[in-house]
Amino acid sequence: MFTTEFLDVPALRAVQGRVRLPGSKSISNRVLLLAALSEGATRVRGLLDSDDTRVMLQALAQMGCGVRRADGRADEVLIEGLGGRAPASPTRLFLGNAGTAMRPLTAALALLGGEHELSGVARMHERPIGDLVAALRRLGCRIEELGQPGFPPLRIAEAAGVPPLALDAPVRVRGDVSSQFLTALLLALPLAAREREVTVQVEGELISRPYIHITLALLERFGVAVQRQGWERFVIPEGSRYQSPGEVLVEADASSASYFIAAGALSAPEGGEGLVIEGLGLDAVQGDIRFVEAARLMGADVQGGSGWLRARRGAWPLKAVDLDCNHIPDAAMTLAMMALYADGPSTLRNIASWRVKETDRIAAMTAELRKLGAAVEEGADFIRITPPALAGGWRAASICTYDDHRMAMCASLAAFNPAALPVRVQDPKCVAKTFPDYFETLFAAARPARAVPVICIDGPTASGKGTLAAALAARLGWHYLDSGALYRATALAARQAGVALDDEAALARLAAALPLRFEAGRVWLDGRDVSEALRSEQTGMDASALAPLPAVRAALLNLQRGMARLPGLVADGRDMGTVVFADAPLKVFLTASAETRAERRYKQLAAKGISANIARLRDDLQARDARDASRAAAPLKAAQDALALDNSCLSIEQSVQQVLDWWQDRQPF
Ligand SMILES: Nc1ncnc2c1ncn2[C@@H]1O[C@H](COP(=O)(O)OP(=O)(O)OP(=O)(O)O)[C@@H](O)[C@H]1O
Ligand SMILES: Nc1ccn([C@@H]2O[C@H](COP(=O)(O)O)[C@@H](O)[C@H]2O)c(=O)n1
Repeated sequence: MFTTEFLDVPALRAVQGRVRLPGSKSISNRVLLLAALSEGATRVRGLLDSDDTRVMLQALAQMGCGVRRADGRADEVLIEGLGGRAPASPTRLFLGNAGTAMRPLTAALALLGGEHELSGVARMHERPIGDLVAALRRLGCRIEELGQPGFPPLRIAEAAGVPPLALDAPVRVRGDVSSQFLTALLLALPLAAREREVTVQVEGELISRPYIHITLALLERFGVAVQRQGWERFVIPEGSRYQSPGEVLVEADASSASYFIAAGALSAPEGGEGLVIEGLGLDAVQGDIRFVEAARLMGADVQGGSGWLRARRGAWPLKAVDLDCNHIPDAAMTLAMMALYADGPSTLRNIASWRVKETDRIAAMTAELRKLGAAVEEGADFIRITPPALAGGWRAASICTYDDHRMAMCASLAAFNPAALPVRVQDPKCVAKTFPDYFETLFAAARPARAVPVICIDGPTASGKGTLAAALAARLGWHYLDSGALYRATALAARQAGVALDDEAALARLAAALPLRFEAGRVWLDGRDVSEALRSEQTGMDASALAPLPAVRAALLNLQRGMARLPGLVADGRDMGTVVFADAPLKVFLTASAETRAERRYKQLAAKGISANIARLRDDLQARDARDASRAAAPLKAAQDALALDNSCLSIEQSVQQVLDWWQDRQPF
């Protein structure tokens, strides 16, 4: 996951290949709660591993359910249900911003009894729950609102047990604000239906019906067959009891799939076979699968079967639409992004629920699409988007994401713009709510519209290149190439194989097939951790001895260039800016006085417990610099267009900030 302050998504041209998506959030949290309320143990596979499921799992564990993660698998968990036992009490449950945890847990705990406090992040305390609380109070449950009336945090105060419930009349609940209130009651009320039938009556027009469809399908899986009478009445039969089905496989998230369906539709035709999405198909139980119909209306070519979808460009430009999106409230945000590429204004209607989601999504989408160059009109329950006029109408924008995962994922779709402008996504880690690896998954499938951006840091030995480059990569969320490590690894491999450091042909063969792996800050050569051996002074000298050989350099060239992957690369070495990435948009030649460098290296060695002589170190590094600078092939020198940075008197942070400033100066936002 990208935990950087912002993520610059380079302009994208196409998506290709296959992607596997994480499990559905709606199914994951429903299944976890059902498993917790059941008799017996349930193995949940394909579980979404995200903020929202983590808070649910934590809450279930606090309630006294058995929660066991499968070894080494974030997407599999074993839940030992309460099966009629009272939950642990008192509890204080923190539910983040997970509506799919807050609403159903409120109803379930009110019917299970005990003392429980349910709270979340600030935005959760602005998301309505009053209609559900009112329905539970009419039943006889004791719930207090601890902050604003109608909103969390809440306290369930039933230390003496659940009071007698008023079940003679139907349980009434509003259906026109959030379908999660009805879902919460449908999940909880079977606990009260052992000895009598329970009826739920919906007041107002029920929105987001597909989510109720999921709820009913899963209730049935856990042994409770609710009779649906239209979308107004739901009857839970007498004798209902949750029973674990043993194992449940969660299908991939249909709302998450919408971004990849859209990306396929926006992809340049060279995408060929298009993008295959694994883990859900046209037969998916989730309502957002109907996004496929909407995307097809806009001209996307979407095929599918059981467990797979394939998306590619169909009509181009896309066709403008005027659509009622009540049945796909989450995925409809993706349509708003597709509207930027349509042949006229598109209107998305009946989306009032956007206003009470993670943020006011109508207001947020309006503000951010305008930044991109679209004309946007918003109403209480609609949004109308007129796309930017031709490529010249697009603007490079820094998109605010409002701690809303869908705003962040949507923003990435602006990167397919015809002007080939990059898009800055603020706070990309908010995707953790449903799809922590969203950007990684997108980048693995995407082809950039232009060369992947590279920042080159070249300079003499111990000038701080590696330190600076690694820090820059961490701040930008980019990949990092320590090119010196490749020369050092070749030298190590040569020593191990008994190859002389002047045997150019044999060294080139070694370099071309280096069994090298960089993982979690360690370097592995042929399965052996060589991180320490690689950094020794002797290995550095050996590397410098073989580095002048043209065949060795040629053998390492493609390996280095192949490291330039989305979203960007920071590369350090001697010839990054002059040879390997000669077209890089930012090159820095980093220097420091020989005395400073020797002193830094001395401290570096001392920290590792290695004694050294500072004067000898200075002589050695000067000798190495002289050899690196005087060789014929790719000598150590500043590229013509490199910016010089002498960091003798700068701290590491000052150097990093200077280069970030230079990089920012080159950005269009
Ligand atoms: N601006 C700085 N101020 C103080 N110390 C620094 C600065 N930059 C780097 N250092 C320190 O100098 C030492 C050498 O830095 P580093 O290993 O990054 O250099 P390098 O140029 O990559 O070396 P090599 O050429 O051997 O790969 C490290 O201990 C690092 O923490
Ligand atoms: N792009 C590069 C990087 C390194 N070298 C040679 O490898 C030696 C070790 O490099 P370090 O950065 O890890 O110290 C270095 O002295 C160079 O001879 C190179 O040629 N090109």
